[in-house]
Amino acid sequence: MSDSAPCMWMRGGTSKGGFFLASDLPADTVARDAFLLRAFGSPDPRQIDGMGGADPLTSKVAVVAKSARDGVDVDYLFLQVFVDQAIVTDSQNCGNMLAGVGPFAIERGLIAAAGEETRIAIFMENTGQVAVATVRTPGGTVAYAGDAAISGVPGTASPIPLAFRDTAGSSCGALLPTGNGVDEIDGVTVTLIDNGMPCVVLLAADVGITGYEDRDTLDADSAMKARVEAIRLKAGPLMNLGDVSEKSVPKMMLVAPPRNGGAIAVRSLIPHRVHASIGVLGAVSVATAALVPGSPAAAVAKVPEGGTKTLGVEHPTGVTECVVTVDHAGQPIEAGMLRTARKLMDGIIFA
Ligand SMILES: O=C(O)/C=C(\CC(=O)C(=O)O)C(=O)O
Repeated sequence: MSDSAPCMWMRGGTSKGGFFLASDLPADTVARDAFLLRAFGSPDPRQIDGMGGADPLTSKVAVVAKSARDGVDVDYLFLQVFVDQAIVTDSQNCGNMLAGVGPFAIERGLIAAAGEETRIAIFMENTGQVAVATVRTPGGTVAYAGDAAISGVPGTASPIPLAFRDTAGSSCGALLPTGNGVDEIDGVTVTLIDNGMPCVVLLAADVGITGYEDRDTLDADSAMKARVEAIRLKAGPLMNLGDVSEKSVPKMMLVAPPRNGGAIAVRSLIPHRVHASIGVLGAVSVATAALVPGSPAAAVAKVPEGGTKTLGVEHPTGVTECVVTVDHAGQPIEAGMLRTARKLMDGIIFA
């Protein structure tokens, strides 16, 4: 087996990792995963012998190929490389790494730039939906510099709007996989929901926190984390995800009333570390939970009127706005979010 592969390192949204052409990785998934574990330096909390950033948010992989599907430009498979366990999983999608897929596909010549802006239809293999990314391409090349700011990333960059349709039930088969807006696990009221990312939404106060703590404080709270993990392990089978002990879903969303002008405040466990900000589809799913009558999220959220709602999700490093469009019955039909991305390095990665 080859011990090296072409790889581009990119920041996508608030995540960072390796972008590969599918044809540059071993086709056999066991060999592919072994290669990635060595290349990233896992398992090791410091990933000292590899390229991983010792954080789940910087230990990520995007595998990209030209698509054979009608109306789709490229296929994107997301892989989470666990930091301290020998696990590579495709059990979740990642809307942050997704922001880098369009630029990477243009850089690698999978699609041609088309004028000032190039619209790229991306099939998300993990969950089976299409997202549309719009990338600025003046003069036929990707523009990374720009004036768009996203919370959790210093400075500004070129805007990459992402649009999602049909994400309800992406991994769980239904928006509310138990058929209920509200369930109870271990005596805690929860909403089990999947609008692009399987999430368990509960009141932060119900597990003894305010929901306004910083990442480090919550990461040090092992009693709270153990309680939340017990709920997660029970939620997995109820959400049609099976045994989730070695999966990175469902994400745990601990919500509180907004206090910075947003719709809801969230601290998310993804699932064993606290997110520095919030995942893209995680934010869409928690914003959607705020629209479920009687749910813990609805109890604390400030939801605007109208069919197209801009919902600010407050997190440890700012506010991420997602736009959710609902139909006449209040069911979500479309979601959008602004991201940015940056090319950091292009070369050969060694395993
Ligand atoms: O929840 C995680 O593991 C982290 C993510 C996932 C994501 O982007 C999403 O929810 O779409 C991230 O911020 O990159």
